[in-house]
Amino acid sequence: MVRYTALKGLYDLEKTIGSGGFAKVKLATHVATGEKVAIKIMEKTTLGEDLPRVKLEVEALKTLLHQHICRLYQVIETENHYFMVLEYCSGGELFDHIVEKNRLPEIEARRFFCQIISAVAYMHNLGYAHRDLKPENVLLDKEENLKLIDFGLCAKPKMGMQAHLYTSCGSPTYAAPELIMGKKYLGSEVDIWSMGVLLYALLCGFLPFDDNSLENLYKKILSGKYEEPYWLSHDSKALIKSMLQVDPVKRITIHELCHHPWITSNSLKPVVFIHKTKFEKDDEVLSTMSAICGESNTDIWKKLMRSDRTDYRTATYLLLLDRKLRGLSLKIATKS
Ligand SMILES: COc1cc(O)cc(Nc2ccc(C(=O)Nc3ccc4c(c3)C[NH2+]CC4)cc2)c1
Repeated sequence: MVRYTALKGLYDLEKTIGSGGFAKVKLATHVATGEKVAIKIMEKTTLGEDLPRVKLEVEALKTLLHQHICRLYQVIETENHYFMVLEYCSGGELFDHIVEKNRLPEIEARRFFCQIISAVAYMHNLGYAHRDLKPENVLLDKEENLKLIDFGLCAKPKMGMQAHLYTSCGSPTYAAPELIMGKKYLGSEVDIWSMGVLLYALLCGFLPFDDNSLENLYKKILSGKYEEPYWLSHDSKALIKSMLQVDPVKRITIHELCHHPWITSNSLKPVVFIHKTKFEKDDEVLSTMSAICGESNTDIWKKLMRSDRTDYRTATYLLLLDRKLRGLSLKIATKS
């Protein structure tokens, strides 16, 4: 097991739970609380021109505080590495969950899809587009709630969500026609297309546009034609059709999506916008921390508010807060 001195005493590394591209993700234990976390480890030399994306993603994640967006607890930078300490989503990838069940019943697909809409509506509301929405980037926690991950391609156009983007990114299978055509596009509109592909995968168990040859895949995406299996309900077909519109102007908006009949059926309330971007002060958590570090609740909170929100104190506070929100007792490992 490779030892990283930067993590010594803070995190105990365990097995690798994900790898790909320029990063690997390892399971770890946050020493002070004993909580499990996922640590995304990136070597700076391997990152190359992707280095700015790490900083972009960290800045985005410091703002994006939402129950369906994987939480960033801490960032550790050394001469050769970046370590992003992230929420451990013990249910693994949504992709594996769909494969395991072949396809999801409409009720379960709706529950998952409402959580994705809630997270994406929140992001768009704050001016962020994800741009790489796909089942592999949606994880499950132990209560089978969804968590969006991998914001390495997310964009926050300086002129807001109405400003056009040009960078071609993300996986072609889930990419909108305007993106693969290299046209200027709106981040919000390409996210809606990818969510349409995601919803189709949830309900059908396979992809609307798929082909081993990239050229044929592009032709299928640009045609906007896909199979409608017999088991799809009328409302599901209508919803998917409204998201997989080749012309982005005709595509459903995130706001219309929140109120779509398929979403609100079975008396499900429209998806609500969460505006939280600030930590809430929790004195029980602060008291648990002060019992160990000897500082007062006020001093700990002041240091938290003055910090850049990516230090060990922030990680400890957030992990204890998550424990409390899950109804678990608050504990800190005493120095053994
Ligand atoms: C904001 O969240 C991010 C951002 C980012 O750039 C990368 C990640 N990557 C993660 C990847 C995986 C996990 C994770 O918890 N994976 C996981 C957990 C449990 C299991 C598996 C994977 C797979 N086998 C079943 C059990 C967490 C973050 C997040």
